[in-house]
Amino acid sequence: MTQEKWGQLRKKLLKTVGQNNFATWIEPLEFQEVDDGVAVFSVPTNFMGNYVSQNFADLILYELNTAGESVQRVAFQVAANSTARPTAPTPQPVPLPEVAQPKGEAISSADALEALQAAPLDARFTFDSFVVGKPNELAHAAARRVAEGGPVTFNPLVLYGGVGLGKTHLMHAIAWELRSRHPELNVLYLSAEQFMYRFVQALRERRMMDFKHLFRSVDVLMVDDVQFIAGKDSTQEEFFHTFNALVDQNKQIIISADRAPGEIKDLEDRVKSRLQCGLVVDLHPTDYELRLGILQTKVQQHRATYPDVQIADGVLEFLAHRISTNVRVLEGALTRLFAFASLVGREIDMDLTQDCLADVLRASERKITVEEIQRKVSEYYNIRLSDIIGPKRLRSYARPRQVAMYLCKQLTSRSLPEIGRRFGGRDHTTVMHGVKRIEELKLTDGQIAEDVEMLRRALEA
Ligand SMILES: Nc1ncnc2c1ncn2[C@@H]1O[C@H](COP(=O)(O)OP(=O)(O)OP(=O)(O)O)[C@@H](O)[C@H]1O
Repeated sequence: MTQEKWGQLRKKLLKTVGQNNFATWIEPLEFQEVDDGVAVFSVPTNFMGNYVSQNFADLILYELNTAGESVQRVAFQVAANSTARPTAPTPQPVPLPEVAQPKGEAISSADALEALQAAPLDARFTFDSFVVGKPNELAHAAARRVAEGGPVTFNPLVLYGGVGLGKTHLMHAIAWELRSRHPELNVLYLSAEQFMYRFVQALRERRMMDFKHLFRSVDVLMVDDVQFIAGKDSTQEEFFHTFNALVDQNKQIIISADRAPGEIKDLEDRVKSRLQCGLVVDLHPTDYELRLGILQTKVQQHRATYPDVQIADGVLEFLAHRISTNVRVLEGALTRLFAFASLVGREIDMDLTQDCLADVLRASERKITVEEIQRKVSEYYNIRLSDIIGPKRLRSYARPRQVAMYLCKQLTSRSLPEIGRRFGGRDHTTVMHGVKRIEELKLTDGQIAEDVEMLRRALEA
């Protein structure tokens, strides 16, 4: 095949895969030769070769054959003279007007310096102080595995979950463990915000080479709260290249986010797909047992500061039941109770708790989540959670799914599109139809009316 023919094929591929995919994956491919039925392309990096091979090889093969080439296979080889990332623009002083103010990314030098100093690890956030329960056991196990520092098995590890569920705690715990087990490893932990600050500062000071060198020479890169870079185009671009370069060198990357990568709005698709390449695990909302376990552990810690403060039976159980929003609030409540009880020289009993925490208790009146509803409904109808969320249309799954959607609409403040997303990415019209159907059935089918009522009670208990 000639280069010219490959040029024509590329135009066809552009139409099929779209501009973004094309620019990222197809454009950098260089056609080398067809040898014994194998079309060989050179790629800038291994990572890219693997990705293209998994996602676009069939398409390329099809187009080659449609164009009259007799090719059985396509192969991707890393170009011999390739550096870590030749597809990216070579490090250079980028023209100031364009880079000095990437959209929403401009900061003052003072901010940048402050941020640079602010990446210490919290001494309290270790594996020892992390309480493991059902909602976080998988995330904990994955974090432990990565913290062993053995051969890289999943890359990146992405930990995600709602506010205050322990993402940062786990990230710090991994970093502590890696630093103590493998002091020789260069472990860099920072928030996505700090990544952006460093990047913008490097641009301003025309020190991109230093920046690239710094980030490409780490052994483990840990970026907390990656959702922060969403919508910040230049930072995402740099993050993307940093990511590729490190994965290519088989260096471990660990990321945290407040939601699943696919759900982070304004995060470029290519960044999302990178994040989804490794192991993505979520920290589920805490359950009662986990909250109680955390409270018991924290009580032990407070005892060191307040040895005289006593805590009455039932108080921890009450708190675990009533404060289900997030662990940070739970911790804050306990700290306040200990401080207050010590000041007034009283035991922490129910009266003191109600008085001292009136505002917290009011604010955290139980909020029912979509996940809770899905779980309860699947238990009630004795089907798997995945069948409620998944695509199966059988009546035995579809009806419970509609019941769950109905309850989500009634008991949460989620919008129809949001509910649809949490039911396997369904459209809001599907949710609307489900809700209507259950409203009708409640009037005509006693069994459904009873099911809905039982579930509502169980959820509100
Ligand atoms: N399983 C747990 N065991 C012990 N402490 C926990 C656990 N989960 C969370 N915490 C504590 O709750 C507090 C909040 O946790 P952390 O800062 O890690 O949350 P986060 O998920 O990073 O939240 P954010 O989304 O706000 O960044 C911390 O003090 C942490 O130690």
